[in-house]
Amino acid sequence: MKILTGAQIRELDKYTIEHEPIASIDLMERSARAICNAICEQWTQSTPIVVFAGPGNNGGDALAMSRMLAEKGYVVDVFLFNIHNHLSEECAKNRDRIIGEGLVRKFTEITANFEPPQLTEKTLVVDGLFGSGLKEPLTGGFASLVKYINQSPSQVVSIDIPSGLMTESNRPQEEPAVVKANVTLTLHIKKLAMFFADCQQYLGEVRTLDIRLSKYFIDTFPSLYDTIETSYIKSLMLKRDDFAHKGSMGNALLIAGSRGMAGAAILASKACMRSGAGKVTALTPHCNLNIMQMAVPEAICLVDRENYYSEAIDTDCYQAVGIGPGLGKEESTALALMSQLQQTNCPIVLDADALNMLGAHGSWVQQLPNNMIMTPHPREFDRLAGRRITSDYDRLTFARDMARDLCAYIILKGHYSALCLPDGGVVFNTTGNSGMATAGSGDVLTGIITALLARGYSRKNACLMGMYLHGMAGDIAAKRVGKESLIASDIIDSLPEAFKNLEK
Ligand SMILES: NC(=O)C1=CN([C@@H]2O[C@H](COP(=O)(O)OP(=O)(O)OC[C@H]3O[C@@H](n4cnc5c(N)ncnc54)[C@H](O)[C@@H]3O)[C@@H](O)[C@H]2O)[C@H](O)CC1
Ligand SMILES: [K+]
Repeated sequence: MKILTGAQIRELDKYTIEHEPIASIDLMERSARAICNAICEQWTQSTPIVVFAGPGNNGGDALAMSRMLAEKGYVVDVFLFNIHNHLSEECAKNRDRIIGEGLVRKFTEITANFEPPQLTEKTLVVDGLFGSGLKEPLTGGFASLVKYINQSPSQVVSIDIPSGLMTESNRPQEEPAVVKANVTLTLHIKKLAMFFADCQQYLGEVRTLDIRLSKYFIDTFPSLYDTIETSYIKSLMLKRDDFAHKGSMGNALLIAGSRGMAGAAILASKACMRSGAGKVTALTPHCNLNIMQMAVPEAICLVDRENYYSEAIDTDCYQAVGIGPGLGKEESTALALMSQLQQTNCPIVLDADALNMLGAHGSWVQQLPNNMIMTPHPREFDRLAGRRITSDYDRLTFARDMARDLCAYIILKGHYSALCLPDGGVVFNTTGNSGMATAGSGDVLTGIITALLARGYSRKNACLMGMYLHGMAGDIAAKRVGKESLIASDIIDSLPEAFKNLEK
């Protein structure tokens, strides 16, 4: 599903209104009905409801929804904030309807001072102050109102997006004036901010309400941001013909491990085998040889004479190379890494210490060959970028720029991992869970992507499938062992089921 910016959503509204066609006020009725129904599903008529409506169409939604809840017997108090004596046309119409119908218990239009109502733990607050039309962070009276709502013991539902949150870029503020919702009922399509970790504290549970906006517009309108669809991943699956043999199923090389970090090499190698590679070779220090051979008997081991990766090797016989898990930070490892990158022609995945070493030698990043695949978590990315980045939106923007400038594939890992492509596009993964925030999870992803590259998937498809399978295996594992106990090996053990799900 595409992710549209606030401006594009307004385009989508207009297109729907013109081409369905449907009057704007009727589209608002449709939104309000969807919001009303979602609230009725979760809160009974005995719940006192206090609605805060703003001057735009977010407020218009809130007013129309209030009328509908009152018609269903809910006790609703509505506060409409008309500070600048200017309401959107649809908001004004819904104010007149509320006043005309007289069904809500209390309707107050605030043009100046505001006596806040008492908000108890029984009250449901509906936040219809601002939606996708917010232009800058809230200040003054609105910021005080948001603070009052957040300090109350009430449950909060935000319409479309928590008021105070912009649909894309939200930079950290001293005193953030953003509603903390228990539930966000977003209209038709998730906004970009809903994919960022630093906005999760405001969103609560996000539910997307279908308001039948133009599918044609969404399908055809160019968007920078997209999400991975299961159907698309299934369509990518390569078949294994009956005459397959290990030589034709891809030969993957993993350069991983150092003294005391054999586990990273084991996890990456096992994940690689479990993800369909015909052969896996692990280049690892001699001190890890016995451990590797016992832990991953399926993998061939090449041995580096030192306790760490110290020299580049010939990679002409491999179809993919994964470098980084547990590699360590020796200077000779860094030199071997750059030499390996210069002489390797097949697709390469760079992760963990490989990324940290590149970041530590800042100028090397610009010297990277094209088409590198990099899988940094946020802090590894900041080191690569050589700067402290304070917002997820800014980090994504830097990653998009780096992917374009280096002609690279950058997976910014997180709850919604984002693949930044050389053409500037971004694709968010939607599988996975917080149980995967555990040591070794990244090593597993490196092994999976390296295997998919060795199997012959393109760099873009190997990244998309790798993120998707890694997250899906994590979801399967979480169901089996729970999120708290989940360890990286559980993700590997769940890869067979994840692949089988794709083969259905
Ligand atoms: N397709 C859909 O998703 C539909 C969404 N609907 C609802 O419409 C709003 C967006 O409405 P819009 O009028 O564009 O913007 P807002 O209601 O968010 O507010 C605009 C209003 O607020 C003022 N304003 C902006 N920034 C600030 C600020 N920092 N401080 C104070 N005031 C501010 C601005 O001047 C305007 O007056 C969307 O979220 C949905 O809820 C439609 O109802 C149906 C289709
Ligand atoms: K809102």
